[in-house]
Amino acid sequence: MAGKLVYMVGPSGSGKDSLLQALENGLPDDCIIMKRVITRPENSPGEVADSVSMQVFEQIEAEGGFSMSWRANGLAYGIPKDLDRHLAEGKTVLVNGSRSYCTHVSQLYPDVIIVLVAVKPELLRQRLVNRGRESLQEITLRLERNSCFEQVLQNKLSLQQLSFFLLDNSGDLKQAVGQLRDKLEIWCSAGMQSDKSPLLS
Ligand SMILES: Nc1ncnc2c1ncn2[C@@H]1O[C@H](COP(=O)(O)OP(=O)(O)O)[C@@H](O)[C@H]1O
Ligand SMILES: O=P(O)(O)OC[C@H]1O[C@H](OP(=O)(O)OP(=O)(O)O)[C@H](O)[C@@H]1O
Repeated sequence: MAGKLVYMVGPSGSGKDSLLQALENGLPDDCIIMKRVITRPENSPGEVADSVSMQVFEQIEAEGGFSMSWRANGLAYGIPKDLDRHLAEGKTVLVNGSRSYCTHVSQLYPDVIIVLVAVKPELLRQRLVNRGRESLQEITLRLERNSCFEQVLQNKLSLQQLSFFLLDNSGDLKQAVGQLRDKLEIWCSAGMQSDKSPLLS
């Protein structure tokens, strides 16, 4: 039985990586989180990713080493080809993704479940400042990028009849983690039946 791709998207700073890190302890059986390949400097605080130079990234990409890759925030992000092996083995695989890539992912993986992580706009800047990884200029660029996606994305996903689960992470992280874990348990045990209606939280 084919596995299930759970593609988590949302503004930089909305908490995707924090949610995934919190989920790591106690993931349901046969559920894994893909480690990303990013051209972000080694030892950047936060997400544990494989850091590579742009030259190496483009070489891996050219050799077909990624199941998916995209550019954003002046960085390149790649999901290793191992994703497809895990799915073929029937695993549920969580990926920290990009809103700009959702449509493409749904064409590659029609049964994908998209988790749209939301956070109140007034909180986003403070979250990014508190993270302390990006410069104020980089934070401004991320916030401007986000303003292009707000609302449009949900309408687009609904129009395309894509399953998506809206997860509000404006409150306590533990609460959002609990909601996501509950959903994961359902997705992992429900025979991977994808529900084509938007799964609003
Ligand atoms: N529910 C939350 N409440 C308060 N701070 C949060 C919450 N979720 C995440 N954070 C913090 O916000 C910042 C951005 O989170 P991060 O997981 O890096 O977001 P993303 O991966 O979406 O860019 C981090 O400093 C993180 O510790
Ligand atoms: O296309 P968007 O939906 O705007 O997302 C832009 C990028 O930000 C997300 O990563 P992450 O949140 O880790 O970015 P960061 O470098 O700001 O942490 C996501 O994985 C994309 O690579």
